[in-house]
Amino acid sequence: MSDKTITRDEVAKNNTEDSLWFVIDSKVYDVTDFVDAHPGGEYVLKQVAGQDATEAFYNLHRQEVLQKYSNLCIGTIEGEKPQVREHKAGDLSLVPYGEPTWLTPQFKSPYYKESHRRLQKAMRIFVDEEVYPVAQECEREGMTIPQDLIDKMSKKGILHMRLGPGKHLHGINLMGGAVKGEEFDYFHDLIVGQEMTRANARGFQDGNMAGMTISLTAVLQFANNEEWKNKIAQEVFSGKKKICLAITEAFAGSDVAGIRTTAVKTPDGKHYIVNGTKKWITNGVFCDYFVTGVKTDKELSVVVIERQAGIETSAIKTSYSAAAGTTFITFDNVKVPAENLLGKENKGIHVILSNFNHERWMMACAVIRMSRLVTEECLKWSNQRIVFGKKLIEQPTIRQKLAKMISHCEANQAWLENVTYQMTLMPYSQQSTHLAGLIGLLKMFATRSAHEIADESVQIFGGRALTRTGMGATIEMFHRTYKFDAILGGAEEILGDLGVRQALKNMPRSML
Ligand code: HEM
Repeated sequence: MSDKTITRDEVAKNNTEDSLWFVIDSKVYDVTDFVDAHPGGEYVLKQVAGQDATEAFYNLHRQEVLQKYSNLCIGTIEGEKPQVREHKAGDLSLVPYGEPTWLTPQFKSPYYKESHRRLQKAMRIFVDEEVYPVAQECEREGMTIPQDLIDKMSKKGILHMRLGPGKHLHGINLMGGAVKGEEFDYFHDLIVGQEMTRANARGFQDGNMAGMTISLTAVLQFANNEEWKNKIAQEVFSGKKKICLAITEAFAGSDVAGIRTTAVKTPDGKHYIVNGTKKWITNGVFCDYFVTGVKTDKELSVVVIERQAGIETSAIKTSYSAAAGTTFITFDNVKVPAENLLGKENKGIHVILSNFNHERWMMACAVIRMSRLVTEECLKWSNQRIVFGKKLIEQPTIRQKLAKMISHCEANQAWLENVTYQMTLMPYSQQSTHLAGLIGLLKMFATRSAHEIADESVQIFGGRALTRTGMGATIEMFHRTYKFDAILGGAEEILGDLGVRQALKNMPRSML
């Protein structure tokens, strides 16, 4: 962008096809060579030639468009200062309710310490600079995550942090020292999850190592051989190898006990022979290891299967981007060393269940943050869109919708932080007893809220919420993809039921 100053009279003279200028927010744009390429057509630009087009522009575009086409800006109007703030990497949103209260200067929180704030800042910059552009491209093109980004995340300790607190973080340099691995708690974990969600690409969000977060934990907790465990952990944390969780099948989704993939021991007891199929496996297309649920005898077991002949992976088309790497897997007489068993034979249900709480809690973190992003988009749009001669926000019915959306966001974040606080005080074993039901209810409610927020946001954006590009792109994506959160990791109905059943288990007899 040029720092030249220009008068409004000078702009007014450039009002023809041969030289077409206009003003947006006190900045002068020369679009003479851009008119042919303008996605909104030539005519509309000619209509504002030589004039101030600020209102017309913000009625139809987001600020990012100007940042992308900043080369068209040739100067600033003499004596004027642009009002609209350009987003810089790491910036907090100034839109009311655009950030949770702990990131809003006038509010305080008992939960977050200095190390949480340092981590949030470092993560925001990293996501803005490194993750967002890649996420947008992968989401659009249906490409799986590039190795370069995995390597960068590995160096910053992000792959390690995605697994939550634990020994695997000890001695690891996290985001250039923003937090020590030993002090990393569930609030740091929450921050990583919520900041990563801001890359604003739902398919990519799962494509970005979601498979690792729900499967490597099982290896770390249940491997029967320390050396083998460390080898896999090292390969995955360094980004060299990828791992995913392969439980669900055409025969069994939330009902994990119903799986039909079999693992039969060879007569010498040294191997399992695995046969069967898996469906909806996130990241499966690009993984080297599959943490797989199998039937041994009559019960469930979990084995780690390395990619080899006899394994075929093919992409499944879903309603979110192929960037997620959703996969159908076939195991055809695959030979797996018996020591690749996790935990005990026929006790795989413990391995699977032990992971569920963290997975569901992480999904709640993400969908709650995404709901806020959608609400922020609606607040911005209502404030800039002019219809029937006034701003959308001046319509009481729009304000009612926004009130509902904001309330859902704030209620969910407050509940999430309360649950997170309990998690920081309980060892993992106690979490299963006391928090599994509560986390189930939290995730269920967060996705019920997402349903309401998606619905209202589409009504606010109108036709733009139905197109994948332009102003309503975020709304279109959220409305198309929030159901992934309502189904994956346990459907709403299953989680609601779990919450009530667990509560009733603890109902004292004296309360009859
Ligand atoms: C430097 C100035 C401008 C640039 C770089 C620009 C760029 C764009 C881009 C990239 C789009 C595609 C949709 C999106 O990504 O938001 C678009 C759409 C559009 N633009 Fe522009 N534009 C500019 C100025 C204007 C002005 C001044 C007007 C009207 C007076 C205008 C009218 C439109 C219309 C009507 C659409 C279609 C929007 C829709 O259907 O929602 N543009 N423009």
